[in-house]
Amino acid sequence: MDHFQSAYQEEKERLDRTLRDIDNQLRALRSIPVYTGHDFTEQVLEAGRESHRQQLERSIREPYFGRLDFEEQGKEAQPLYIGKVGVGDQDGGKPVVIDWRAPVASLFYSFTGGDSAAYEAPEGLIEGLVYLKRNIVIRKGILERVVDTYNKDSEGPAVSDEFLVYRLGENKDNRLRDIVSTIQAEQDLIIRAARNTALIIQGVAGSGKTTVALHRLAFLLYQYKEQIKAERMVIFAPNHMFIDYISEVLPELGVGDIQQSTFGDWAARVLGLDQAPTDGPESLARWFDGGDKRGDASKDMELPGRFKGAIAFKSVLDGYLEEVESGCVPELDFEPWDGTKLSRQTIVEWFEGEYRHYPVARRKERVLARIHRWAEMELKKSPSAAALKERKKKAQQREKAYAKKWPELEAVALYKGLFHSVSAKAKTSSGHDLVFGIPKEIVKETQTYLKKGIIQEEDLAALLYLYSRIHEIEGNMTFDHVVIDEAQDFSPLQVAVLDRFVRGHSFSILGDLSQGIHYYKGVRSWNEMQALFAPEETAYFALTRSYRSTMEIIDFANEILKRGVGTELLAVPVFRSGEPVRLKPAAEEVRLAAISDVLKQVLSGSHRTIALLTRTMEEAEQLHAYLNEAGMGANLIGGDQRRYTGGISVLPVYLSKGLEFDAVIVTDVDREHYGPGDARLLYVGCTRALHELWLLHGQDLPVYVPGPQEDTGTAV
Ligand SMILES: Nc1ncnc2c1ncn2[C@@H]1O[C@H](COP(=O)(O)OP(=O)(O)OP(=O)(O)O)[C@@H](O)[C@H]1O
Repeated sequence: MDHFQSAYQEEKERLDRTLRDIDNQLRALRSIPVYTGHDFTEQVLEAGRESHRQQLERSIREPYFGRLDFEEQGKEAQPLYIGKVGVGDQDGGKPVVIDWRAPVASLFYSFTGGDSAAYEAPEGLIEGLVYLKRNIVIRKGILERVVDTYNKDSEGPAVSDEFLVYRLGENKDNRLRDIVSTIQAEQDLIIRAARNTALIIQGVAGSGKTTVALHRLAFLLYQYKEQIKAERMVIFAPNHMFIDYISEVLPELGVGDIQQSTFGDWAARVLGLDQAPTDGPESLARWFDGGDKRGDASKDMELPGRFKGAIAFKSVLDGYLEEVESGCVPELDFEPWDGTKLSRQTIVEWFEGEYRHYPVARRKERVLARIHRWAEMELKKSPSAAALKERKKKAQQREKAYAKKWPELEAVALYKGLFHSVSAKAKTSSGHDLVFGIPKEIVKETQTYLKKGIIQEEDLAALLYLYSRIHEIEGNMTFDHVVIDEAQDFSPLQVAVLDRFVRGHSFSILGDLSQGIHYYKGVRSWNEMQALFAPEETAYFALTRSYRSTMEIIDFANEILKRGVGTELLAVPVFRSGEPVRLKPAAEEVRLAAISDVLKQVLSGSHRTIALLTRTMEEAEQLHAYLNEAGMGANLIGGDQRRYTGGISVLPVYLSKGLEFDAVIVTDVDREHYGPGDARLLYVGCTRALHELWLLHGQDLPVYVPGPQEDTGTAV
């Protein structure tokens, strides 16, 4: 028997034993009658049994995916089997399968060859030797594949990528998948990082940022089960379709209960707005469908989104709040009926004295309640029943009128107040660019919107900041951990505001500056985010390997970045080779027909998900109509899409962010469609492809697109 056969045989026997063991445990559990009574202790025990049953039922389909033979110093070597959930033996003693999140399992991921290995356990650093690292594929209880990634006794001592490459070569459906069997060492470090840290992760396209973030949630929940609740963790994603795309992997990882939201939806909930003013289809089209409407990226702080997201804007808001607070108590005594007065000075003493520690809205509430109590005491001194009645009526009216003289302490009202007062100042301050620290143009534009009752997405961070300063943030509004995906599109103020809602700065902030296509609002450097935290509260990681696309696709996309943006943040491919990138010339008049020809060719292969990426929404609609008429059923994806169903999708390139497809066809790659500022956009489009990438182009390729003759693995 050769090595592979004997390894297979060995694993087959071991699998049979494990399945028998799990089956016995399941039978034993099922034989206990389900408790449906009212005894609390019994109910808790029953819930425990139910969750154990569910875990075993999952385990019996795929009990483990890896094996690591480890010899702890001073002990005997033993094989450890690692699975998505841990399984103890029947007597609850030795583990049969170790949970992938357990400390010892970290060796399976962090070991990259060498003479010794170590992992961090609660009792300290454990050192030893690794003899074998083996990937095992089991589907529905059947052993399908055994691949040794490291074997101390064999010739080549380095850990091989063979199994990873096999996994990456698979086709994708419409869902993000878990990667527990092939987590890489650089990813594992992030997944297992300590809880109370704001992690900032710069990861190139396809480096697994989204995937890693979800695994990190699963790890945190396992490691800190006593302190963290799934319902108190949240993922902020750019849109609803993206949430749909990631949602299936969550229960698979055992974190089905976590919250998933867009920033806009969450903000609207906190602020009590009827609707979330997100980057809706119209505003996206405004930024992406035409060149000249997008503002000048070089005048950074004159872009409203950049200005309103900057930490400097927080100082403006603070200044305004101070003004409001100091003018809060109306400039008059309170007189509930003629002849009885509560002096303004006493009211100010209450407001600034005893209640000083409360947020201002609460202070107002408390002071008004106290004034009411004071009036009631005074009423008791009334000389007759008739006078009492008369005074009571008066007091009610005057209390109401007096309360109205206080400023309205709600976020939206205050924000309007700020722009109203600034805009009044703007009219009189000729020649100055800044009014109260705000650029004049921004004052004008915002005031116009606010007058119409429109709150824009870029206003939300400021509104939430005001909210968090004037109200108490109650326990049920706080988060145990916050994930921000596509964080390059977030502003520093958004993160600073979120920090007020998060316990212990527990953040995973992930993004890619090279994909910063919302430059009118996002960050330009991660320093902007890091500066929000004390050095000991934050950590920075960079992921440079890209797992999604073939080498040919990554080399091609890198070239676009190099020429168009001049960035250093280039992806390093995993050694997985595929088809060359194809550039196909197609004149404007025949482009639709050419696209459908290419699509037919791609469809003849084995791919399951295919995307056609147009430059604008309008072009996506045209192409979609054309394809449907030609009998090729495709899904059109628009900005307000809630579901992603896979198959053939037609969408504008800016909506493809975060998604991936087996094959991608980018249409209209010419200078007219992709101007000098669009290299990042095209980069995003190209890096959505796993296996196959096509570009259809007109006469003039954008300057940053390597031509067909150049050596980046492209073909005509
Ligand atoms: N360790 C891994 N093993 C197997 N597949 C992996 C691994 N890491 C990432 N992948 C795969 O690479 C692809 C990209 O992952 P993901 O979407 O999480 O990356 P990303 O960094 O968020 O990408 P982008 O920024 O381009 O949207 C996914 O198909 C994911 O399953």
